[in-house]
Amino acid sequence: NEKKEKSKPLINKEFAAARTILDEMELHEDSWPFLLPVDTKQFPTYKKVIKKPMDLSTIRSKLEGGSYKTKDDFSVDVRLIFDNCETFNEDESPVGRAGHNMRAYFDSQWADLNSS
Ligand SMILES: Cc1ncccc1N[C@@H](C)c1cnc2ccsc2c1
Repeated sequence: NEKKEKSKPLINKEFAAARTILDEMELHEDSWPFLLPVDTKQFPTYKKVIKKPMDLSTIRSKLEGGSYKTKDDFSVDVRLIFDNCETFNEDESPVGRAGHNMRAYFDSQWADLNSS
């Protein structure tokens, strides 16, 4: 029986589009809370509260490593970042506001990509 492929890279056009959106998000001034995995030594309750941590550097590694089968798999991980942020941070906190701003930014870039 055929060996189940662990990851099958998404097709070139979709890959390039996802990579461009990721590039732009990393450059956004409000991306600073999301660039690297949350340090659980600095935030000891984080690991208990957030079941599926995600950040932009992890998404970068998965994208470049061919872990996303479709562009939608990519978007699921991006949205996970912002859902985790809302779970852990007050809306009216610096990180909470950054999360809302970054989600709005992603949603608009994603809509453009899917309308083109
Ligand atoms: C996205 C997120 N959610 C919950 C907790 C942390 C974070 N981000 C880290 C980088 C972070 C966010 N804010 C600060 C403020 C001082 S160190 C530091 C580190």
